[in-house]
Amino acid sequence: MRPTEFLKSQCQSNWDAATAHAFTDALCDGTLDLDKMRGYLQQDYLFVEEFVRLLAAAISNAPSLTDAVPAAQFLAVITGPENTYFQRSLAALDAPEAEAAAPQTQAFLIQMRDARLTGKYEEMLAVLVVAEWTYLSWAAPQEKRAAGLPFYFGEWITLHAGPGFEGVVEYLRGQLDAIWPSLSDTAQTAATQRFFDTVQLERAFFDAAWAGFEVAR
Ligand SMILES: Cc1ncc(CN)c(N)n1
Repeated sequence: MRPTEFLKSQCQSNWDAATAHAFTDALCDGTLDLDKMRGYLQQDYLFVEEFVRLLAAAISNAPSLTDAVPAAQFLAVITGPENTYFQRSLAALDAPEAEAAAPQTQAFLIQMRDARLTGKYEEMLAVLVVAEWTYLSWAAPQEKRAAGLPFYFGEWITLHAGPGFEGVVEYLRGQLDAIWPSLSDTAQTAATQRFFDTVQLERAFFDAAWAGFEVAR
């Protein structure tokens, strides 16, 4: 079994909770309360800033140019179409950017910053794999529904589905799978903990979004 598949299997209940969530079900149905979407977008846009730093750190720690290029191309998607998605969606929903991070956002920001500051490629990858693979898991089965939805719902699905995004997740998993056998026990334990904690953070973020983040006006 691939190391990333094994890691997922060891936190299956949190994984399932994060990837079959009432929040994303309602988003894909087009029935999600717009204030819940406003709060989610405001908090997730705060998430993106630290995510960009983490991905940039992974690029700089990749073992070769060949290993770095797919992440660099993904960074261009995050800072291009995904960034403008947030700006266009917040404008369409008449919501400003948030200034304050909710506790669940703050916990995620700390996780990403800590993984980056370890300087350990495997710990960065553990966070990145979870962040992108969980999103692929809920979005891919819903891809066909996106076209019939307002863009702020539909584009959030298509940004996380389709061959391009599947390739991103396969690449990130492949990077972690490839280095896993060469890691010391200590390094594997630390990366495993990052993986498990990040799944928990994804679940908590959707739980908070479903309960409703406070909306900045
Ligand atoms: C919290 C969170 N996790 C993951 C993703 C997917 N990029 C996201 N936008 N936000």
